[in-house]
Amino acid sequence: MITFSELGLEPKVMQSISEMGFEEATPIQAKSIPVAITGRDLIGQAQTGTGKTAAFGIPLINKISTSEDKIVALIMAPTRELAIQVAEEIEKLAKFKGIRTLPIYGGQDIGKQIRALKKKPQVIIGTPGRLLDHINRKTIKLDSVETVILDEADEMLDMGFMEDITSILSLVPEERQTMLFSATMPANIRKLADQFLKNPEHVSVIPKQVSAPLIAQFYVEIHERQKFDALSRLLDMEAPELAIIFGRTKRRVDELAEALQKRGYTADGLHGDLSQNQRDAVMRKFRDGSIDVLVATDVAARGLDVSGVSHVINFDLPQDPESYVHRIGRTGRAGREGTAWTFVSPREIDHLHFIEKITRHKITKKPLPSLAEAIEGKQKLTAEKLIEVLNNEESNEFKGIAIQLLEQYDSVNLLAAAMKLLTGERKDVNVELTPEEPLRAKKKRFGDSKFGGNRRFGGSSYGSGGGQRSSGPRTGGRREGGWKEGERRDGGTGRSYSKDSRPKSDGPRKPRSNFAETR
Ligand SMILES: Nc1ncnc2c1ncn2[C@@H]1O[C@H](COP(=O)(O)OP(=O)(O)OP(=O)(O)O)[C@@H](O)[C@H]1O
Ligand SMILES: [Mg+2]
Repeated sequence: MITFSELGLEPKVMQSISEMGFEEATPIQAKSIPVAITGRDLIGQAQTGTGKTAAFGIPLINKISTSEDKIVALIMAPTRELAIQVAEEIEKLAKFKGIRTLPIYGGQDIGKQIRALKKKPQVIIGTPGRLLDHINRKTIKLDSVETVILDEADEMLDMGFMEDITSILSLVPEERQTMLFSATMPANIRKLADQFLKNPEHVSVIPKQVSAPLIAQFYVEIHERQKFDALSRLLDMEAPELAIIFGRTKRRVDELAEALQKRGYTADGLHGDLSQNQRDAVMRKFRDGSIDVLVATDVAARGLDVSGVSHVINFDLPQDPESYVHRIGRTGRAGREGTAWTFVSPREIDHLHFIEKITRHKITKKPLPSLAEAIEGKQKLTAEKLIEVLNNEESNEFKGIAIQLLEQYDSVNLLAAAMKLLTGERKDVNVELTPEEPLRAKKKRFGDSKFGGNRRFGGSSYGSGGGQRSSGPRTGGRREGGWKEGERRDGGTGRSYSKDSRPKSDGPRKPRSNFAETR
């Protein structure tokens, strides 16, 4: 265990860290902060939810001098929501030093951004497209930038941002520190690293196979037309604190969100066709708990950190293993437990096995949730709510009437009636979704020993057996020792397979018009 005080950080940065409630450094932080402080280029890889943002944010804020009035650091992220979130975390880290940060992303009024840029922020956190827009308008100048960080670099490549990133980086002085972070490192990342990083240190944290997995992973084999009813049952059975449901297309997300609302769930959809105001509103509602189900495309798969997400449900199987890993990584964060369910149509089973193979993690098969289980789940939830009210002594004003009722009626019948009222009826609205074509894996790639299973997950095991987590409370607190996983510094061996060895279904995502997203 490494405390932040051992890392030689400035007192004002330490003050931020302690205000954020971080006590010990996570493994990726303990490994990368000392390297980053030396000014070396760095490639950082560690599992989802293990604090990579602060792993680059802390050394960054530590090194910036408060007297600067130029942009000295640039952070790029693939989606707007992620840029906003990273900016918030960097701002917290910068609070006591008084360093100015500014998020810059598409969909937001450019005039407003230009006005904010006049206040001379030192750190810009943005999405590549809008950054380039400002650079072309000369409202952002990069000639004083000393540090560049690419968060989720592999996703930015997959989204076709290579050209934009190249143009942006060509305007940043050669003499700089460049860092690149992600939970997954597919082969194409090497091209980026070779082009933009100088003799980088690879820092990766790979969990030991024996470590208890924080995300229990299940799948249900199911026909397309049964999926929605199964989803309702699953939500009732599992009673998530907050859930994210991933759908394959924007249409799917819209239809699902609407169908869930019709059945009485507080759900809303997030995808790239919504206006920025709508996107912001949905995220705000999800973060403050006014909706408890977020239905999203892969736009929400990367980096988003919303505490309380106890469940991820892949309503549609994700396109590739990376997407699977990032999607399910929206739960089980910061030492908490989480549960991931994936719906797989019979024709997609091969694709699922491919994901298992690449992630080296067995996904446990479960039967379709039954109506009885759904009812039981709802009843349990009602009982929990009831007991909470009881424990908090929030029901004193009902005691008089309770005594009167108990004089006339049987106590069990009375309580059962109250629970029925409290549980409410699920509106059994019939729902028709537009069917989606199943995904199919390229069989001929299977069993390709060259592929090496999970190189892109760091060359070692990415996790172990689902469903073995301890039976703690449903959403769990921070689990003791949650960060203390096996660690390994990778000498760079983990990324040496050729692009050809990637399966077809896993190729660059840009041409898939169905998936085109304005991130
Ligand atoms: N040292 C720490 N102690 C406790 N909590 C921490 C620590 N570092 C980060 N966290 C918290 O852990 C959560 C996950 O961090 P973060 O979003 O940086 O993960 P990540 O590794 O970038 O995940 P992803 O791969 O999904 O982007 C955040 O809520 C963050 O505030
Ligand atoms: Mg992250």
